[in-house]
Amino acid sequence: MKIEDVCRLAPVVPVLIVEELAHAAPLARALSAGGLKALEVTLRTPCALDAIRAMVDAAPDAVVGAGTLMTPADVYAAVEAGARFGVSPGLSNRVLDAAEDAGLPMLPGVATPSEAMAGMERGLTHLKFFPAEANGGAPVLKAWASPLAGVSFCPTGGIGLGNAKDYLGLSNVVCVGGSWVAPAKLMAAGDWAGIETLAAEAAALPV
Ligand SMILES: O=C(O)C(=O)C[C@H](O)[C@H](O)COP(=O)(O)O
Repeated sequence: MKIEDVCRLAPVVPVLIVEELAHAAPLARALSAGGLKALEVTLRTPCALDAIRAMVDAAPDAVVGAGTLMTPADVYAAVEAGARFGVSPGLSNRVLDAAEDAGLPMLPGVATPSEAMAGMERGLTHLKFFPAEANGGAPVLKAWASPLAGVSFCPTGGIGLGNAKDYLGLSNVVCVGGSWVAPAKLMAAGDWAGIETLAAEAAALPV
């Protein structure tokens, strides 16, 4: 699967911070049942790699990826855990080289045209715009569409159900990322039905 195929699975890629391994399986099932099929597990918690393994087993129709990839070692560990795509906050050539070596499709983050051009020079056609809202939001991506033609973006950072449409309506946006579909409170409460409802709302957003 190429990164563009991952990005096209649903309008929203949930950004997941899994604190408890026991949450991984029911979380993946709830998000997938709600219609969100590409799941990004950030490598920000001690159980993140095991959470990826558990999600791959629990939700076979989901495509589980790893976020917050900062080093080549992160890339190899993510692949070993079963991740099928990778996401980074920024664009690191060391991380991208490792991902190429490991055959892991990547969605690196950029915040400026220069960074986007560095990605284009590597042949990347899909980039994350991060942190989207803090960097000026949808108007910035709109301004990039013509000069940075040929690149599609997955804006992430500060996006929720209310402003996702501003981005998804743009010609150069393929999907958005966000943590709002899996709030820490609902996870702690084991409210998987509530998370499925949030996922279904997100999955119904017009692309
Ligand atoms: O580290 C990564 O690789 C990431 O993907 C970072 C996430 O994109 C944001 O942390 C999500 O931002 P919020 O939706 O505003 O919570």
